[in-house]
Amino acid sequence: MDLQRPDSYQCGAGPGFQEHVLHKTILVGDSGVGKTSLLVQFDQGKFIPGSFSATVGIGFTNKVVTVDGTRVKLQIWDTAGQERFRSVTHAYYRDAQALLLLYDITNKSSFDNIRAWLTEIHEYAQRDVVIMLLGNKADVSNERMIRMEDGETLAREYGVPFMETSAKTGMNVELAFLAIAKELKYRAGRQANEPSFQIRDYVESQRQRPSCCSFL
Ligand SMILES: Nc1nc2c(ncn2[C@@H]2O[C@H](COP(=O)(O)OP(=O)(O)OP(=O)(O)O)[C@@H](O)[C@H]2O)c(=O)[nH]1
Repeated sequence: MDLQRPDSYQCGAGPGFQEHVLHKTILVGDSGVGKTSLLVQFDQGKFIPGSFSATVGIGFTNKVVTVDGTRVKLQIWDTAGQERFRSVTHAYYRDAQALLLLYDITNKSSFDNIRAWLTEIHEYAQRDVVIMLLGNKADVSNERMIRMEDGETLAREYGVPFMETSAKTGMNVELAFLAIAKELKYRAGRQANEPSFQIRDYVESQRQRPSCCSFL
């Protein structure tokens, strides 16, 4: 397993926004919630159905997102959700600028574990890391165990943006990464007269709702 920081990695700190800087974003959450699938859908626009093959260790994909005419480079790390890899992935939290925390709406324990994930994030990540909570597999409405409003309530409690996603249909996948990129660009390059960007308001106004939950 290669635990070296890639050569192209640079810290995003510093005055003003620099287009060449890679912004480190990490996908975390229980094994099987769909982290790899979400990244594949975002990167390649496809979903590979079939047997589940758990991630071993950690890997990354570089992806450029255009935000208000500016290119934002995200370096997205896909971590293994299995407990035995936890000490390895903790080491990567420290210089992350954003964390996408996933649960599976059809798996109650993955939702119940979110508080423990947040405790770990607060312990190992930077204090100002951007966190977004995602309830994945929203397409599997007949096996839903977690109501959308429960995800919203938990997110509100921790003050983080929230949406449901589907790595299968692509629902809200691009939006999740775009919102992160917008927030990171805003933080790094804020001008004195620029209106403030509120990631939670942005996500709430832009997100699609699964058809089952449009009444929520
Ligand atoms: N229906 C549906 N299935 C999904 C979705 N996302 C992932 N899956 C399936 O869920 C299983 C686990 O997905 P992965 O992306 O491998 O999960 P992971 O979180 O990366 O798992 P680890 O690598 O062990 O941490 C696979 O069989 C996927 O095809 C989704 O949005 N909808």
